[in-house]
Amino acid sequence: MTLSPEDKTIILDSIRDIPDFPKPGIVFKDITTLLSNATAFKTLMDHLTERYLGYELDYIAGIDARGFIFGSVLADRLGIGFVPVRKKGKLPYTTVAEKYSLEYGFDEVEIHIDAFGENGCCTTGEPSKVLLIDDLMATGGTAKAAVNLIDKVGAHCVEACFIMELAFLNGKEGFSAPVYSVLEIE
Ligand SMILES: O=P(O)(O)OC[C@H]1O[C@H](OP(=O)(O)OP(=O)(O)O)[C@H](O)[C@@H]1O
Ligand SMILES: Nc1ncnc2[nH]cnc12
Repeated sequence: MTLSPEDKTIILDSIRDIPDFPKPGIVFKDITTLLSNATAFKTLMDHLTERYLGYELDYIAGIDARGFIFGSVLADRLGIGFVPVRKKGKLPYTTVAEKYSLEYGFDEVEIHIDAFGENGCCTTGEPSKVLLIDDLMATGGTAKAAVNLIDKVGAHCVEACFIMELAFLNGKEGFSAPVYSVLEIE
């Protein structure tokens, strides 16, 4: 369940820093180098699979765009469905939406109203248990908006999971769901 220091190092070392992207002063955490490193990607996904096997989740919700990658692999490994939390204007059916601000701008996310079952409930009639996943939490604005969407449609966000958290931005403050970050950057 806990990640060994060696495995943590493998994952951390596979992510590169790109200074001044997309704006001056931002140090961008580039996870493309994690994805192209088969050992690091497998180490990460093995860890997340082991952690979430016992949670009896109904769905994984992944945030546009990098949360789709980790979320869909994890959903497949856990044998459950994947729900995309998309940037505004991309989903074709009836949606609910939330506006938010992030480290370098403003945006809006949406989900389909029936993404987690009718009224957000699974076949037993209980609210669907959802794990929210994204690559990175900075200010937490995107993820908080996504948790609000999950609540709005009647489902339950059991935990929000990030590969990396920029802890110095205090994104966890005011978060209504438990947060798990594989790597915390101080
Ligand atoms: O905690 P926050 O301050 O809200 O920032 C975190 C969000 O920012 C990045 O996505 P981005 O909006 O850059 O979109 P992208 O994945 O499409 O590049 C990242 O993947 C998170 O979704
Ligand atoms: N510094 C950063 N690196 C990568 N993605 C981000 N999203 C918000 N801030 C980010």
